[in-house]
Amino acid sequence: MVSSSTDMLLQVHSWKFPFLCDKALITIPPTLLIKSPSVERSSTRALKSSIYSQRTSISPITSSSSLSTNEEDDHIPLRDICEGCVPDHILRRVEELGYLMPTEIQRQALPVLFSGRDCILHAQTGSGKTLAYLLLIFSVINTQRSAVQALIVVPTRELGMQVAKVARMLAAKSDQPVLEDKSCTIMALLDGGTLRRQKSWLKSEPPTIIVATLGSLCQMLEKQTIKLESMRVLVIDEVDFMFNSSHQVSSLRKLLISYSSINNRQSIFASASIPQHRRFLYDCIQQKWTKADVVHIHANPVQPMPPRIHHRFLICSRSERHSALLSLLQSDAPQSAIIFVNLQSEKSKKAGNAPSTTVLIDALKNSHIGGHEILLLEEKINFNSRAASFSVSRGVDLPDTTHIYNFDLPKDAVHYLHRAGRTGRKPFSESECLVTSIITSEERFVLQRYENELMFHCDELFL
Ligand SMILES: Nc1ncnc2c1ncn2[C@@H]1O[C@H](COP(=O)(O)OP(=O)(O)OP(=O)(O)O)[C@@H](O)[C@H]1O
Repeated sequence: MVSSSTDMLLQVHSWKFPFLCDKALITIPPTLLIKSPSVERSSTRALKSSIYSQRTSISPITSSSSLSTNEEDDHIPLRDICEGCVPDHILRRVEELGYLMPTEIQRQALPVLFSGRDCILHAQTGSGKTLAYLLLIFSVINTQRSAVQALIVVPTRELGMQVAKVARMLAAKSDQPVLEDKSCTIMALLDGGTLRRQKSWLKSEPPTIIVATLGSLCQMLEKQTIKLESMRVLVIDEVDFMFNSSHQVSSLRKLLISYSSINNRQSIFASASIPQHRRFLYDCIQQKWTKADVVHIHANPVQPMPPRIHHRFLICSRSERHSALLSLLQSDAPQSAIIFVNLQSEKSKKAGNAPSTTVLIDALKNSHIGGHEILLLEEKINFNSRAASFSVSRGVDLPDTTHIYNFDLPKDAVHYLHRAGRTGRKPFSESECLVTSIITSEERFVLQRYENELMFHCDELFL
């Protein structure tokens, strides 16, 4: 099955073998690889904040990689960190969803977030940044108030749907009764769909939390359908991408300096990659995007790549790549895999070549590992190619993905990091995940550069 719908991307959560490309998503259902044997509040807040400031001394601009130095802190459950700040019914949901111990970034960031300081959350892909900022949001919102109190800005529809889903899961009714008489409402205001329903919703009663892409948000702000004066928390997710996107940056800057006085608002930026983070921190303060005592929380700064991910490369000529990939799929028999394919170049299009994704799908269909259904996701509507290539390589959370294949080498180290980060997304799992790049001998030095930049090691693989 071949589809050009962006929504298909999210359907893969229930599929077993998703294959993603920079512009495409190919999904192979279980029949193919299942044979593999390898598949088997208030006063407490003030107290916490004062404990936090005694434990750590942070100068306004300085980043910190290990805010909490006490070894005992490693064993403090998530509930203990959040108790007194996050409402109990949300904490019950957190536990029901299986989040018992904090991840490293959560352990370091939550006390700072609960203390009211602006934060830059800088941590490995799949390290749980989303839950960290959502817990802060649930700690500050007042569901009795009818106003937008938190805004999460994301670069793409897919990421927005995912964040809104997690927020709704946390806000959903727990198995035990909740005393609150009004529940938290969460609106997803995302590009690529019609906003009619959201408009009438906004007119009747503002939601408590909005998850939005900038385009849709700006439309609503221009029409004055949304009011952000009561916003207590502003989150910008994948912040480096947002600032690098020329068509978004001016709206983003405007948003950061308008709507609700900065002193009443907590601003959070999150990403696994913040190139030149010291410069960014400086800009945050100079431009008044954050308060002057913003904290840069950098978890595992010497290991930007999650440690569970094992990296390999296979050298072959370009004409051998299809057979190399098929051999890899057969020998690895992945439980769930993603294949990244670069967008077709203009030159190749002009030469009348078929897109690489089409050629790859045909090769998979005709292979001895055939007999499977293949889903291709292409995003053509309302998205420029950069956004399209971004949307599958960043933010998407498919926790069961065990293998990543770079059919084409990504164009830089940051893209490598975010592609690799689509696997190894179960924080406390010990199972190893694999990223394999199929490269030509000329590309070896490019991969070596990524290894140096991201401080990881890649083993050569021979078929
Ligand atoms: N405390 C926790 N315990 C167990 N699992 C967790 C915990 N926190 C988050 N997770 C899970 O870890 C996975 C990754 O989390 P999340 O998507 O927040 O990562 P991220 O840091 O935002 O990644 P990226 O930078 O790639 O967007 C999710 O599947 C989430 O459910």
